[in-house]
Amino acid sequence: MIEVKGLTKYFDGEKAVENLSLHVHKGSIFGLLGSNGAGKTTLLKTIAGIYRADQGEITLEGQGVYEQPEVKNRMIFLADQPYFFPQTSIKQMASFYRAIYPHWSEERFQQLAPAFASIDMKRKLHRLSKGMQRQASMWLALSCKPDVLILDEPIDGLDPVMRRQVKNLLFQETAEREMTVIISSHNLREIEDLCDHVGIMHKGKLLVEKELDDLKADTHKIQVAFRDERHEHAISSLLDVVYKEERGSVGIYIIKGEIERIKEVFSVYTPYVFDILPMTLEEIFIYEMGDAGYDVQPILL
Ligand SMILES: Nc1ncnc2c1ncn2[C@@H]1O[C@H](COP(=O)(O)OP(=O)(O)OP(=O)(O)O)[C@@H](O)[C@H]1O
Repeated sequence: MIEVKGLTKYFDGEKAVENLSLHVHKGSIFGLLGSNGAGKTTLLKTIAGIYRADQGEITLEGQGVYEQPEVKNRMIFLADQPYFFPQTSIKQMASFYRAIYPHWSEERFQQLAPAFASIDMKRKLHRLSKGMQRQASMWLALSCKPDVLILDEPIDGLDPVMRRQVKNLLFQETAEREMTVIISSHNLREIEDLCDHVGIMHKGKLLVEKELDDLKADTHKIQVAFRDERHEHAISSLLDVVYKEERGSVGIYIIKGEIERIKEVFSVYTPYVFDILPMTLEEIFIYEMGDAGYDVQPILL
């Protein structure tokens, strides 16, 4: 539904995003991860039609985004720092959104009021706390009934109850009316909880784009011990071992590939300990970044 093809975006002659292609399915929640300065905000703003691509194209259901205001109006971009007009309350901002966004739903705005009950409707938004301002921007965004909601680190400043609330609202909107969400965050637990697809960026490039389940199925953490240490060399030559650490007589391996193949190779050497340990998205992220040349110190979580 959203197709990014060969996108390159420069700032001052430097590439912030380089020849990046990406596909986001309708109704999906796509998590964008990456190192600082990887180009996530630049990519999100270009998808939203705020920046113009220097090369490549971005389409929403086949229609170019940047050139067409009616396509842009189907998307809402929430920045990490919410912006409101000076001296406005949420009620006044709602009037502004109503005038601008054709799909604004007064009914949805009223329905969502209990979820954002802590926001005083008459209070000036700039006097609210950072987290409350984020709540206000989420309330306004969801009331626009966007087809695509693009969120640049929006949840990170919310308290745990509100985070759960907002996540539930996102699940509801994607399930009931197939809203598509693209969300960037450094909080990998949130991404793991929320997203069905993930992309990992580093230095302007997309290293990985996969279904979260496939990404998890492709990397494994194995705890193993052999009576004969020489077997370890054989293992490393037969499997794609991306990391290995000794803990006493036990070795911890991070290995990419199919789990059945991994089991088969290990079983030949009859280890007396062989456990497959659960791997978090945070660990997968760290090892993917290491693979891409990011200076990752050995970290097993
Ligand atoms: N408006 C701008 N003018 C000049 N350079 C920019 C601008 N916006 C981003 N950049 C540069 O583009 C690169 C990518 O920045 P971007 O903000 O997209 O990264 P990011 O992945 O969102 O980073 P972070 O995780 O730190 O927020 C960086 O080198 C940054 O300095």
